[in-house]
Amino acid sequence: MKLTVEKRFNDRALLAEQLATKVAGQLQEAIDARGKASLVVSGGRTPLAFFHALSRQPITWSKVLVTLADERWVDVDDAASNAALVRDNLLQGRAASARFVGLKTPHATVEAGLALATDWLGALPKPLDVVILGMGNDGHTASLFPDCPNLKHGLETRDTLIAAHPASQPLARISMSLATLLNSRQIYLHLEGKDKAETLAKALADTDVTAMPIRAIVGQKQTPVDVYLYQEEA
Ligand SMILES: O=C1O[C@H](COP(=O)(O)O)[C@@H](O)[C@H](O)[C@H]1O
Repeated sequence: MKLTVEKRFNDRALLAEQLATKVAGQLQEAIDARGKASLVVSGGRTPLAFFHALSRQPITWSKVLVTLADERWVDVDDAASNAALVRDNLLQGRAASARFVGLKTPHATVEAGLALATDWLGALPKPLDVVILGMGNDGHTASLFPDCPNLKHGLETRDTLIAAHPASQPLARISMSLATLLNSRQIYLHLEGKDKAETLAKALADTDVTAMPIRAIVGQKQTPVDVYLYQEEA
């Protein structure tokens, strides 16, 4: 198991600052060593304070390529767009000079857009330098949902991206495959709340990845995974 660090916080702002400092240090190291850095972030409510803290970090942002672990198949100005979330909360201040590579193409369907989005991701240095993942209480991560009809494909393919149509979700999604997420130097799993802490404990207690796809991240040996968990004191 590569779950290397589990850091628990009862202060959301402190978690955001510490995670931002760690990630910024790794991005700058990558820039110093290889001239550019790649950062993969997730959507949802959890990363907001972290995005704000990261955007204030004094690194060479013009050398950072930022992309998404997953995206809903909506226009970039839609309230459900992860690109909009990142644009409005991360690519601000110092981080405004980072280059953003989105996953939503102009195509009508995810399937039709996969090839172009995959081409776009070709611009990112690999292995990816830093990947920040969230998790749902159903055990999904990125858009690898337990109720995706093609989940097995997402877990096994060498393709960069997959189309995801989770039965539980109203919108089609595009997601990095497991192979893409694991082709990285460092993964952070960023979680908030008692429910997520319980879901993580359940994930760590068994190995069936189709029941809880997050197990394919926390149970693997290829890439280090550090968990940052914020939970209010009882
Ligand atoms: O649907 C999604 O949810 C997870 C977690 O979201 P949160 O609101 O509980 O933080 C997120 O990591 C993923 O990117 C997103 O597609």
